Amino acid sequence: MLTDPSRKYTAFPQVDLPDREWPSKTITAPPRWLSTDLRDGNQALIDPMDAEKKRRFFDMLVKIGLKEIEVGFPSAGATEFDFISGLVQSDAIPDDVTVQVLTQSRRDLIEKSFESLRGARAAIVHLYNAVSPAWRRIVFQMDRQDIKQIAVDGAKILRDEAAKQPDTEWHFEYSPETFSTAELDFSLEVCEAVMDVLQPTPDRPIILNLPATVEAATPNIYADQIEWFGRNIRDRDRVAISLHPHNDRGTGVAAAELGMMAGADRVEGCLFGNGERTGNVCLVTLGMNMYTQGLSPRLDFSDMERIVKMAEYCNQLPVHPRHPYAGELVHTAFSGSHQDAIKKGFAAQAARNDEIWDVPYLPLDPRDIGLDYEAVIRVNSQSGKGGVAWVLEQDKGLKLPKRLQAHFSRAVQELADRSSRELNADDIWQAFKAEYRIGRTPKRFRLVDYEESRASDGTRIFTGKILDQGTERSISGRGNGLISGVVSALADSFGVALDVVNYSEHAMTGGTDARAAAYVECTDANGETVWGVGMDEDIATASVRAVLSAASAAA
Ligand SMILES: CC(=O)SCCNC(=O)CCNC(=O)[C@H](O)C(C)(C)COP(=O)(O)OP(=O)(O)OC[C@H]1O[C@@H](n2cnc3c(N)ncnc32)[C@H](O)[C@@H]1OP(=O)(O)O
Ligand SMILES: CC(C)C(=O)C(=O)O
Repeated sequence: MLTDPSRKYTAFPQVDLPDREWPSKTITAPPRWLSTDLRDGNQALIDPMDAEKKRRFFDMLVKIGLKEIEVGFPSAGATEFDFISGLVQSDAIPDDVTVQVLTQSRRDLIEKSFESLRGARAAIVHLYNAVSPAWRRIVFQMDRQDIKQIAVDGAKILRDEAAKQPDTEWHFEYSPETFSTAELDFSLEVCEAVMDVLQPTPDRPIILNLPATVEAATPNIYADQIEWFGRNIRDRDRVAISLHPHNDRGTGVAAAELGMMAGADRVEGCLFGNGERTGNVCLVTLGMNMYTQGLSPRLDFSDMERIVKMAEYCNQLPVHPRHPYAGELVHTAFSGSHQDAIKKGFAAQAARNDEIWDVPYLPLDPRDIGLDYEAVIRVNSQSGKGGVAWVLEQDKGLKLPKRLQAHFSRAVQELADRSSRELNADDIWQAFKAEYRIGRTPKRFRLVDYEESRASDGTRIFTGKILDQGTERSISGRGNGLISGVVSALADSFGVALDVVNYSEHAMTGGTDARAAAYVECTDANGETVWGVGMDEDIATASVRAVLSAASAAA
């Protein structure tokens, strides 16, 4: 790279708009959305979609709720033409959906485009030509007047072709391609010349689509350009201003949002930001950004996983795991402090028991887009106790006391460091069972049977049978409760000294055959902390098991 890039690249000039209003505006309604997945998205693919893929994509867009869909570039070839005319002929377009096609400003291409739409109830024909200085100079070698003439000539053909098919409700869109790098007054002049030909009305406005064909500046400059255009275009009530941001600087979404604040009525983009080079603006991100501000985008992404899979299949391109809202990893925390905050957020949510979403680090409730909470927390060597506890709670219904969480997380940390990989829910469960001697046959103190009764002085008497290294033994003890009874029986029969420091229990709601879990924190004869965990059908048996589990560790 150059040490002084200013010799090669020039900063984009500001727009002279000192009284700009867009910075104080907010987005209060969704725009008219247009998906150009089947056109701008498709033309950028390594393998453009065949008819089967295009049809699947089209049906998905309809299901999501897109009402305007650019279905292709009919004059590009037989695949495009046949798909578009097939769609029209087969009545596959719902009454509330309007298809759009793109054409260069050349007679034969425009005629072909109209031909592909023969029989359509309604359609938008989209005409474009590039207007900015570099394209005028390099691509067309024409001056301003000639470039305007290309647009005007194309508009006339549009008008005349539409008149030949009066049964279709025709709408027109004109794009001064490369708008964002063109002189504003020239784009305006060309657009108004096109309006002179097409004579839009308030009932049937023309769509003037203002593309950032190549994103070349910070998004505030695009917003200035849009506000300037909206203020200066004549007959504003006969115009729908449309945005078409690309993402070369990585700010396509910001540009679209600021452009909407600047007065645009409509946005063109693709799902997951597919499209030329770095892509078109992502409709999923834009829609979900509105949604998480409490504004319905009128697009339905409730089944995000299916939408991702279908887009990946049709585009033959992966959706990035970190893609906003949709990526595989974006609702997941691996790191301890994030996991801790999320876990607390869910607990606070449950305690409040209202509908407000307020969970740290999670801007969206994953359930709203059809995901469950399983993947919200995943465990690796960066994780902490909260994350491990969350996985056990979600997967097995265990609610570990906080001090046990800390105890167990050390074991998990060691395992994660040793294995150098993510630990799944089963890895964690196996580690938990091993650490607290659950389910496997311990050499000592496996419970076979027990009974509890009360002595005349009110103390409780515990009698039971346990397996001790394969031999069945009867034990009994007295205490104020079941746990002290078991501890005293163990002390009397085996001399296992345990001091119970903390005990807790809860009913389980999922994951295992057990219906109750008990946790006991003890100190042994050496003053070391030992934990016991018991799980069983009823809480009393679970507590006995918890004490025996601790005794097994202490013996
Ligand atoms: C920003 C965008 O995304 S615009 C959409 C781009 N999409 C596509 O190009 C996909 C479909 N395209 C195609 O199938 C073909 O390019 C076609 C059928 C449109 C045209 O094919 P060809 O006739 O072979 O021309 P080619 O692809 O080389 O295009 C370049 C020619 O079009 C001219 N041209 C470019 N844009 C326009 C326009 N909007 N109006 C009129 N002429 C134009 C160029 O000046 C050039 O002309 P020249 O050959 O006289 O120098
Ligand atoms: C044809 C126009 C709208 C286009 O795709 C672009 O400028 O990116």
